[in-house]
Amino acid sequence: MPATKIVVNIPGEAPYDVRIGATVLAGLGESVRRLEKVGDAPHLLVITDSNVAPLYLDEAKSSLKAAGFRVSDVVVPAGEDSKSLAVAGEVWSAMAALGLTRDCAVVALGGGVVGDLAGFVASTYMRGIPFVQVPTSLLAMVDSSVGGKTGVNLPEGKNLVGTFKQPVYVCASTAVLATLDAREWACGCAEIAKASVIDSDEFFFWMMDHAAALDARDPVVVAEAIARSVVFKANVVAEDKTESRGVRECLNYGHTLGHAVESLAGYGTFSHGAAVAEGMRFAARLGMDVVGTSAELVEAQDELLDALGLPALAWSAPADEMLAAMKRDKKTRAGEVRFVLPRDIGQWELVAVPDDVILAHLRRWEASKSL
Ligand SMILES: NC(=O)c1ccc[n+]([C@@H]2O[C@H](COP(=O)([O-])OP(=O)(O)OC[C@H]3O[C@@H](n4cnc5c(N)ncnc54)[C@H](O)[C@@H]3O)[C@@H](O)[C@H]2O)c1
Ligand SMILES: O=C(O)C(=O)C[C@@H](O)[C@H](O)[C@H](O)COP(=O)(O)O
Ligand SMILES: [Zn+2]
Repeated sequence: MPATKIVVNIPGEAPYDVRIGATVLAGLGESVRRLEKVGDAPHLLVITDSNVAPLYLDEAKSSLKAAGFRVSDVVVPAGEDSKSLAVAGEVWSAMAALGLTRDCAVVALGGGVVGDLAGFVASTYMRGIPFVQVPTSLLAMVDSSVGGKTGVNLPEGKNLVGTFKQPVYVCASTAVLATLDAREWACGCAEIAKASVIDSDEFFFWMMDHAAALDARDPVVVAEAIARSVVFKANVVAEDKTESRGVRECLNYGHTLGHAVESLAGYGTFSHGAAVAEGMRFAARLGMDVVGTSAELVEAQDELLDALGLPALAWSAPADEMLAAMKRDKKTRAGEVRFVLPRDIGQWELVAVPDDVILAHLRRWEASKSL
């Protein structure tokens, strides 16, 4: 299968390519060498994690070195806990100790945790140096490597500290997905399902038709799912780069409850995608009361999530604690939690929902877990 190239063209930013294919990692060095801003960098820093390093760090570094770059690496512990200010501090110090200057660049080799962390340190070190995304998880390929949200978590909530910084290139090697386990596969599928509900009937029904093939990792279907998700996300971000025009919030469907689940259960207890899928189930049910979401949508979405290995979670926290965690969501304004709610497939609204309505749904949600 030939590689696919998608150009992400965001007003006010340099356009960048997303290359998707089985052999693109071998060409990483040459691709980076051809980049206007980074091609002459005297030193590259690859940031990766302890699971990905033994699998793909050598291949990535060899390709970069063969293209003439001096390359160093930093390996952080695998897992959501590495998306922290403490780990960012260690990486900043390593960058300074290596003598990285403003003409150097960062390469993020890993899942969304590495991508968000590496993007954050790249955007803040010396007030910003360029970075390349080499996503290795399905989630990172379909969502986090594109669009420029970077950041770390605080104990109080997910992604509460971060920046917007677009990568200069995204190299998505579908070959590396072979080593991803079932939990992480399903995690990536959740963000594709999210995109499909928000985007259109066409994407959603394509997902319904291809859920089994995606779950079975059919290479043609996987490549198409990644490309569809990237095109969808790139178009949204092009309209609203900094989430300030009431458009980009749609990418947060399922995340209001999802982020509260992740922080209250303890980071890493559930994958990000599993928490988002739970949040989509919750938001669609809330939508029935608030924006007239149909029972058919709720059922079809449940069916899709089930088929993708994303069952409802057997976990809950007290409704008042969930509401308090949700209030720290970035969509909150004047103390009101705003939810992305699907009126229909492809039609969504960002709605400030009164606390008593949220609490009533959270109590129902909590009770459903003890049945
Ligand atoms: N910036 C954004 O727009 C955005 C979008 C979606 C999610 N996110 C963030 O991304 C994070 C979740 O990303 P994730 O699901 O990739 O988690 P992750 O980065 O923790 O990766 C999941 C696990 O898979 C391992 N792994 C990654 N690639 C592998 C491979 N090819 N083979 C074997 N193991 C591999 C990792 O080491 C880790 O253990 C969350 O922090 C979430 O908030 C950010
Ligand atoms: O890119 C975006 O915009 C998204 O919201 C994508 C989400 O899937 C992602 O999880 C993002 O990190 C959430 O951002 P946040 O601003 O709610 O922290
Ligand atoms: Zn997400």
